Amino acid sequence: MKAAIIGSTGYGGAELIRLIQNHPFLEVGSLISTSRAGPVDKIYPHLSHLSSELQELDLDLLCENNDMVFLATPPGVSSQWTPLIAERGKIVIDLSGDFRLYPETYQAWYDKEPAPITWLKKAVYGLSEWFGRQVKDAQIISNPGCYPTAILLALLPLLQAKVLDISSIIIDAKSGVTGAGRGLQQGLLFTEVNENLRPYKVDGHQHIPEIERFASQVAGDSIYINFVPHLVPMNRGILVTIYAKLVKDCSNQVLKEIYQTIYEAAPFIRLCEGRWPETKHVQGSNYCDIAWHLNKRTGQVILLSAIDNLMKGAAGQAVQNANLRMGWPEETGLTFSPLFP
Ligand SMILES: NC(=O)C1=CN([C@@H]2O[C@H](COP(=O)(O)OP(=O)(O)OC[C@H]3O[C@@H](n4cnc5c(N)ncnc54)[C@H](OP(=O)(O)O)[C@@H]3O)[C@@H](O)[C@H]2O)C=CC1
Ligand SMILES: CC(=O)N[C@@H](CCC(=O)OP(=O)(O)O)C(=O)O
Repeated sequence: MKAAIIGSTGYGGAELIRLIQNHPFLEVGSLISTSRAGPVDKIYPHLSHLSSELQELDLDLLCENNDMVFLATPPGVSSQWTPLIAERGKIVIDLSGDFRLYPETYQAWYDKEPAPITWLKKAVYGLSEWFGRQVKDAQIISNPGCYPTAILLALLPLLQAKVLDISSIIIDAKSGVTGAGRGLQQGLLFTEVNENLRPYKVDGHQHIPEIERFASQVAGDSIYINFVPHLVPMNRGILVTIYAKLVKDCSNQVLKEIYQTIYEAAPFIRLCEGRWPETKHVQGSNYCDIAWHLNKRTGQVILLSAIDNLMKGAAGQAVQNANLRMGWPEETGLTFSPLFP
């Protein structure tokens, strides 16, 4: 099955090429670029063993030559292209934020024109472990954001079990620099990032409404969170620490049973016992490592979660969703171990 990538010259696109090229049922189809032409190894020498050429976006040709289309494009692009591709009967997997929110919320947080409502309604939120069943029938799969993936996978089990005081949720998150994409920005220069730890978007990050939307859906109640992301001097990885009060007197064993029951059949969730999640332990892989700690002195629970932002946080989860959509085993093409050290 041929898969095209729009935005193939970005970090998410490059990771998709790597995964699709190793997938037994997917084949690298059209690699679309709006700014470059020629062999893909001109911009990505590490892909010099591939013979693929970058192509301009020609919608008819794209849909003629491919069965599935991944969009790894900046906000505001997929909202325009996805309806045109989907109406030609192709499956679309969108890595951007364009199909994750209600239109008015998207407009408010992304300051862009939302996708047409009829198409927004058709999109399924692809947090694979939670909405995999809906993904099976979806024509548009809206891949979650990197922070929401790490946060929701740790938080949702306890929200569903109704053991948290939902007004008390505080989320501290750290991301590697690839999370910001490949575009040039002064604040992402080596000299500005190296030996530095920087909070950003403290007054409002665009992933807040996404986290709140799906946390509220699972909790069955309106949830508002405190969320502060930080940029750390590493290439890949997200580490999230969540603090919340418990409403029920839960033992460590009860928390363990909640996570074990929910993630029993989830091949990419690794529940950590006797260790805490680290970005190094998931690097280059589709795993999400999750741990919890009950602080009996304060009655609070501390949740920890680590992912690779380009894998489970983007391209890896997108391929996991492609697998779910096609009815292939969820872990097809994704079973390799993390890169270590
Ligand atoms: N990086 C990450 O960890 C994650 C990223 N995401 C989301 O995935 C998407 C891609 O991210 P990432 O790969 O990091 O971003 P990059 O900035 O690295 O790449 C984006 C690519 O989009 C292409 N592009 C730019 N403008 C347009 C346009 N108008 N039409 C079509 N293509 C365009 C560019 O390629 P060209 O100029 O060749 O067309 C560019 O290479 C973003 O929406 C991002 O927010 C989601 C989760 C995690
Ligand atoms: C480190 C870093 O800058 N990360 C980006 C991740 C953005 C992203 O993935 O954008 P979507 O809104 O399309 O999901 C950020 O925090 O904005």
